[in-house]
Amino acid sequence: FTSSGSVYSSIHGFSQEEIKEKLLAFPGGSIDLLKQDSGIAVLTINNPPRMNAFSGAMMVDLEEKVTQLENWTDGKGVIVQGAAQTFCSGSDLNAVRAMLPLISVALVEGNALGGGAELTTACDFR
Ligand SMILES: CC[C@H](C(=O)O)C(=O)SCCNC(=O)CCNC(=O)[C@H](O)C(C)(C)COP(=O)(O)OP(=O)(O)OC[C@H]1O[C@@H](n2cnc3c(N)ncnc32)[C@H](O)[C@@H]1OP(=O)(O)O
Repeated sequence: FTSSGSVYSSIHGFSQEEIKEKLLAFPGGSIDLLKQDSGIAVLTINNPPRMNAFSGAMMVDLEEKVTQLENWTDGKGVIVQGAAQTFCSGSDLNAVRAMLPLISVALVEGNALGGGAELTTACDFR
């Protein structure tokens, strides 16, 4: 359930545009990008009514903002923050219920370090 829609595109054969269309069916919130003269940008996850959960539209927005950052030649760093004193409550559960093709669970016993830790976060539940 990523912004690039890789799960859907690789398994279900959807194009990027089809993924985008599906994600945009779940509106709400925004990803706000402020690029400062200092070269430091602030990316704000903004959906306070849902504790800054990621709607489908916000996933599309995030991909666009990340692309903007990648092309920002004066950029040195980015701070990621949540609006309204909370960071992020994950994916919007309404969108997850409607779109998740397969639920993945990381059953972690013992250490999960570096790429291992990243793998756990790529799963839906840990
Ligand atoms: C499939 C995995 C996926 C991924 O990895 O991509 C996920 O992320 S799944 C989502 C995982 N996140 C959660 O399960 C968090 C669920 N939310 C909570 O546990 C609580 O809401 C919490 C702890 C964030 C805040 O609790 P608090 O008591 O302070 O507030 P409320 O519970 O009353 O929440 C206010 C309001 O926000 C809505 N809300 C919160 N989180 C989500 C969410 N992830 N998706 C959709 N909506 C969310 C909550 O329903 C309340 O709405 P209201 O209309 O006022 O009832």
